[in-house]
Amino acid sequence: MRAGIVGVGFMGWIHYLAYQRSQNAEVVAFCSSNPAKRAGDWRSIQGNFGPPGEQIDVSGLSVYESMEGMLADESIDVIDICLPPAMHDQAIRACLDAGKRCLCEKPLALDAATAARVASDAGPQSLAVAHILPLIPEFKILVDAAEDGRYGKPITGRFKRTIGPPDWLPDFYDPAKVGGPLVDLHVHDAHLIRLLFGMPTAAHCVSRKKNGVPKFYETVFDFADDDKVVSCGGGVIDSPARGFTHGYEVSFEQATIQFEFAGYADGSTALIPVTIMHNDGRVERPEFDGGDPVEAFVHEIDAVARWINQGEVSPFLDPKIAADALAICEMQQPK
Ligand SMILES: NC(=O)C1=CN([C@@H]2O[C@H](COP(=O)(O)OP(=O)(O)OC[C@H]3O[C@@H](n4cnc5c(N)ncnc54)[C@H](OP(=O)(O)O)[C@@H]3O)[C@@H](O)[C@H]2O)C=CC1
Ligand SMILES: O=C1CO[C@H](CO)[C@@H](O)[C@@H]1O
Repeated sequence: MRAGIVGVGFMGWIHYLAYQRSQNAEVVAFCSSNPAKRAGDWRSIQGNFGPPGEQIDVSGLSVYESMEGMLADESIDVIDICLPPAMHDQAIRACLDAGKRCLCEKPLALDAATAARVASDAGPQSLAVAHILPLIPEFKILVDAAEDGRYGKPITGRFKRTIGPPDWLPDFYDPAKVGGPLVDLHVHDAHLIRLLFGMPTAAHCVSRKKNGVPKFYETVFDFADDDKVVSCGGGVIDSPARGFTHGYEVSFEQATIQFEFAGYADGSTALIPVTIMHNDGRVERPEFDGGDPVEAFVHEIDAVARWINQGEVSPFLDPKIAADALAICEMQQPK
C-alpha cells in the first residue's frame, strides 16, 4: 500500500515512523504548509509519546505544499489525514470527490452530527478512522475477550486517560478547532466503551472547565441494561511532570482485567501490567512485547493495508463506530 500523509505534526510523524517499520505499506508522499518540513526538517514536532521529531530523508518522496497535488497523484493508494479535528470533514470530502480512499485520525469530527454525516456519506469502503486503542495489545485483549466471550460478557468498566498540558497545541481548548480533552482525548475511551458495552443511553459528567470547555472530568454512563456499570475519567492536569497516563479495570462475568501505564517528564515510566484476575482466584499476567507506542501504529497501518490490498474492512476502523464515539463525547458536554 502506498500512502501520502497530510499534516506533518505529532501524528504525521508517528504514522511516518510506523510506515518505516511496516512490511505491508510505505509512505510515498506528504504535504506540508511548512517549507522547513517540506525540506525534511521535522525536528520542531512535539507530542506526548514516542520519539521527538527528526530530520528525514525526502529524496525518495513526492512532496507537496497542499493536499490537492496528492489527490491527483495516481501512485498514491490512500491519503492519511493527520490534520487537526476541525479540518477532517473537509479533507475526507476532498478525498471522496477525488475518488481516493483515506485513513483519518480520530476524532472523526468535532461534533456527532458532522461525524455521522461524513461516516454515512463515505462508508467503510472509502474511509477508515484511526482509532488506535483496539490495536494496542494491552487494550485489544478487552475487545477480543468481549468478541469471543472467553470470560463471559463485559459487565463493569472504569477507564482513565490523563495528559499534562499540551502547550504545543495552541487551539487545544478551542471548541471550533480541537474541542478540548473531552473530545480530542476522551474519544479514545468513548470508542472503546462503545466497542465493549454498546451505546450508552445517557451520561452524568462533572467537570472543571477552562474557558467553558471541560478540562478534567469524571463520567458515569447509563445503558439500557442497568446491570452494566461503566465510568471514565481524565483530562488535563496542570503539571507537565506526568505527560501521559491511561488505564482501565474491566470486569467480565468470569474475570477482571486491570492495566495502567504512565510516562513522566524525566523519562521514567510506571506500569501495572495487564493482570487477569479470574473469579476462581487465579492471577494471570500475559506477556506483551515492549510497550513501544509506535508498534500499535504499525498494527494500524497494517490493518489499513489489508483493507486497501485485500478489501478486508476492520471493525476497529469503521467510521460508523467512530461517529458513535463522538455521540458519546457529546452526551457528556455541559448543557
Ligand atoms: N491516535 C492518537 O493517539 C493521537 C491522535 N491525534 C490526532 O491526530 C490529529 C492531529 O493531531 P496532532 O498531530 O497532535 O496535531 P499537530 O498540530 O501536531 O499536527 C497537525 C498538523 O496539521 C497541519 N495543519 C494544517 N493546517 C493547520 C491549521 N490550520 N492548524 C494547525 N495545523 C494545521 C500542520 O502540518 P504542516 O505544518 O505540515 O502543514 C500541523 O503540524 C488530531 O485529530 C488528533 O486528535 C493526536 C495525538 C495522538
Ligand atoms: O492520545 C492523545 C494524547 O494527547 C493528545 C493531545 O496531545 C490527544 O490528541 C491524543 O489523542
